[in-house]
Parts: sequence; C-alpha cells; structure tokens
Amino acid sequence: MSSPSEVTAPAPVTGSLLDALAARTPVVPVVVVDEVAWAVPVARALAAGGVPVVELTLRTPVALEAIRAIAAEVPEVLVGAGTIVTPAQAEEARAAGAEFLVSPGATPALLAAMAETGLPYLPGTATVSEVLAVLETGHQEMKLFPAEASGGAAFLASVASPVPAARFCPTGGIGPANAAAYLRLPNVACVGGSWLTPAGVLAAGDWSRVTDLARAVAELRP
Ligand SMILES: O=C(O)C(=O)C[C@H](O)[C@H](O)COP(=O)(O)O
Repeated sequence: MSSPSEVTAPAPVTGSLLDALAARTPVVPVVVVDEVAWAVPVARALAAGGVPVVELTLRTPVALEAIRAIAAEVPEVLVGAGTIVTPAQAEEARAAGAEFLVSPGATPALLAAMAETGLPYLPGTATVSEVLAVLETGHQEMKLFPAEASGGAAFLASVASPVPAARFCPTGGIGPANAAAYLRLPNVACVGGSWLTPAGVLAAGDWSRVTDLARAVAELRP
C-alpha cells in the first residue's frame, strides 16, 4: 500500500504518444534549461499547474542531465527529449530517462534511430511530401515544425482531407493567441510551445509564475 504522499510514476507510453500527451495537456511545454538546477523545480511547477509533461530540448549542455534529474525526482511528469537532430542523440536521450522523443526534422537516419530506441517519438515535418515520407515508415504521429512559418493552422486544415492518417503536434510560433485555432483541427492532438517557461522566468527562479502560466492552458481545451 502506498501512503497518500507517495507519488507513483505513470506507466510508460505504449500506445499513441499524441493521445497520451493530449490526455495530460493541450499544450506540451518546450523547455530550455541553462542550469541543471532549474530542471526539477520547473517540472514540479508545471505539474502543479496541471501540466505534467516536459519536452526538455537538447539545446544546452546540461539537457541530458536535466532529463535524468526529472526522470528520477519528478516521476509524475512525463519527460521527453526535444531537439533530437542527430541519430546518436536518440539513444543518449533514452539512456538519460526520456520517455518520448521529438525532432524538428525527419531524415531517414533520424527516423531509424528514434524507432530503434523503442520509445514513442514525433518526427518533424513541414511539407506534404515530408508527411507522406513519415507515413511510409508506418508512423502516423508527428510534429509540424516550424508551425506558423510553414503554413500554420490553415496548412494543417488543408492537409486533413487528403492525408487524414497523419496526426500532429504543431510547434513553433504558437502561443495563447493562436493555440485554439490549431486545437480545433481534427488532425491536431495538442500543440507545443515555449511560452509556459520563458527564459527570464526560469533564470529568476519564479516557479509560481510557471505554475500560473501552466494553469492558464486548461481553458485552451476545445
Ligand atoms: O527545439 C526544438 O526541438 C524545436 O523544434 C523548436 C521548438 O519546438 C520551438 O522552438 C518552440 O517554439 P516556440 O514556442 O515558438 O519557442
């Protein structure tokens, strides 16, 4: 029997990653940490605001260590690695404890490396041919990146009819003002964005601000 104060880790995602993410939050927070010490408090602050998900980008030297810390210390948060841009990073992220992988692109080598980890993953696409190339690998869940710059919600609405099998988490240029337009689309499960964890807020250690920003995304649910 576990005591009420004990937090148990959710089971690993075995089915649809997009469904697992969407069940937790309409907005996947894309988080950049400059200091490993930010990782655990930012993950806890997001969870306290009702967003128990972190996409920790591999953009800084401490990123893998940050994933390790969140995986070990904040088990109630589903932690993934973002910015997978080389095949080797897929396995490095898995070894650090990442529970899902996100890439801004979808080269054949990246797709193979992400599949090889056994983790669920979202390759990045920005054109119909890229979407079709991902579908040809048997994979139906992807990111649209950079979402606003590559056509935004209008692009995804246009893709939905001819290519209904593809499902998206659009990311890049999305914020509170335009998130709802994406979330209404039949081929969008959730959106990604960095606005819940602004760099200055993390640097200031203003964790209650992160919690407030996270709390506000509940109203974006369609
Ligand atoms: O780092 C990655 O893996 C990326 O692909 C880029 C991020 O998803 C976007 O930079 C987030 O976009 P913003 O919400 O506009 O800041």
